[in-house]
Amino acid sequence: MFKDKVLLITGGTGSFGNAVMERFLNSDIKEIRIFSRDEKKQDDMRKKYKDEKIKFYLGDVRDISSVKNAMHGVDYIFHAAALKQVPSCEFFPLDAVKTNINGTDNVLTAAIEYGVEKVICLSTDKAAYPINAMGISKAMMEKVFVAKSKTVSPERTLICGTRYGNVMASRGSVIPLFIEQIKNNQSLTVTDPNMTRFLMSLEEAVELVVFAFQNAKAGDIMVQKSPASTIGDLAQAVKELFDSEVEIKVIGTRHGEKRYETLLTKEEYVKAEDLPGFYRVPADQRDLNYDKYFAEGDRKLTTVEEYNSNNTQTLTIEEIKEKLLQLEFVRKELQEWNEKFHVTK
Ligand SMILES: O=c1ccn([C@@H]2O[C@H](COP(=O)(O)OP(=O)(O)O[C@H]3O[C@H](CO)[C@@H](O)[C@H](O)[C@H]3O)[C@@H](O)[C@H]2O)c(=O)[nH]1
Repeated sequence: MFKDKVLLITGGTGSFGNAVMERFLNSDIKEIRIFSRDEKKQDDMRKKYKDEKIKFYLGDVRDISSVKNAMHGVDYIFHAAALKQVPSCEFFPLDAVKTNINGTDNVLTAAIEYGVEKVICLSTDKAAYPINAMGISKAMMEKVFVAKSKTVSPERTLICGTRYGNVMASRGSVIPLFIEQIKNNQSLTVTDPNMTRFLMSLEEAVELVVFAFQNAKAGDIMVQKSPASTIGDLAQAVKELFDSEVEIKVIGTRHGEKRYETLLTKEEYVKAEDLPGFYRVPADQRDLNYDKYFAEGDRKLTTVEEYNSNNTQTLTIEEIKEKLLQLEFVRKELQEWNEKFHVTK
């Protein structure tokens, strides 16, 4: 699929970029080009992989000349560069505009100019019915790439996107926090036990981007069907895995948070194509024949409100534990925990 091709990953030093490395580095891909702002992270990555196939480009998506500098000879782009912290975007919304919206436009403008074949833009569930600055900027990013996809022939540059939910155990997220709290014998701080979140692994996020790469048409947003859990059950599952007696303390929701996340709005759900494991949200094309979605599509689609973390498959505590154990991070932490503190077990 990527034989002799050059893949550019913007924001490539993040967890997504690293997961793409694991997946493609040993394939017949010609080059993986990492574009990012942080020279330290690039250096860490250079040392970690020590691979001639990886090339590093310093730059910022806000600065189109730096983007163009990395664009020569590129066949495909995974556009992952973003400001994604909800609180920081809340305090600096214009920075979210500059990176997430204008930055995306810069990447797409350069991609079109350089004749890049495909660009996949990564979005988040927080962009559906957004309430915080991060989600709002990502929703605008989606509008930008959908509109931009119509300005160029898909035979020249095909632009599409993906939307996915919380990445389990990503840096600064709740799973590593709960584990840290258990290690320090502190109570698990649960905001609202009934709050729900989709649970996706990083590998699944990469899988979704690859699926979009293979199947998306211009302007499509691809969504992966994912299970969800309540935060109360998630905390309980982590507790049970680590065989811990710490208390669960309810602390109340944080600034800018939703009780559940939406992967498909009601309006998108009605027109989405239901594929095995995925949904395809087609761009709003005036000449699109919507009839077929109503006549041949699943009737349920028209009755369901939206696709969100409250009405998707809810995992039981046992199922959450199974999913947690699939994560290398959790397995490592658990092993260390058992070795250090539970030697007798
Ligand atoms: O001490 C805590 C912290 C969080 N939560 C809850 O755990 C869930 C997940 O929280 P977290 O892991 O922080 O994820 P989100 O707030 O949903 O969003 C995170 O995940 C997004 C997508 O990966 C990133 O874009 C955001 O920056 C990042 O905050 C939420 O329901 C929180 O209310 C708790 O119960 N206790």
